[in-house]
Amino acid sequence: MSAILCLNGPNLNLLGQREPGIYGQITLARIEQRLRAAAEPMGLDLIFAQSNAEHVLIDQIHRAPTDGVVFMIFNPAAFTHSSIALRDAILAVNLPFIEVHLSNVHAREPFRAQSYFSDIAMGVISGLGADGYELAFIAAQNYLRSTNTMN
Ligand SMILES: O=C(O)[C@@H]1C=C(O)[C@@H](O)[C@H](O)C1
Repeated sequence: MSAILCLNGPNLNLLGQREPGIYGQITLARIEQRLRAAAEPMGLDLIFAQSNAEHVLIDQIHRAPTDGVVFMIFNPAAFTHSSIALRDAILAVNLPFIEVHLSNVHAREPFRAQSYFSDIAMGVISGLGADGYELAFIAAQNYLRSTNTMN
């Protein structure tokens, strides 16, 4: 069964309590629940992961081909603005992905507008909160259908 990987970077484990005025009050566990509910009727497996460690995220991306992952929804969090290593991991496994940010990174500190991922992403969703994950999931489904990648 084809899988979609939803991968989340540092501090997103604190969603719901972390700066709710910026990141909202929804927890990462609730976002996962909503994506699993969307994936189930599609016959898609969902791998949902979060780590505060760059190498753990890299290893998860390296495993994508072995795990049957055909698309990634990726919130690199603060690594968005710093991690060439994560960029290279995605390029190494040639994994299509959508970059997601809960906040509007272009309406915040200037450094948050810099992304090491946007130019290699299928698209970027930023500022729509948790809805951004579900919108990315819809786009992923359409991409997989259009490329006949869904088993
Ligand atoms: O909005 C988000 O999801 C991103 C999440 C973070 O943790 C920040 O470091 C990014 O700058 C923005």
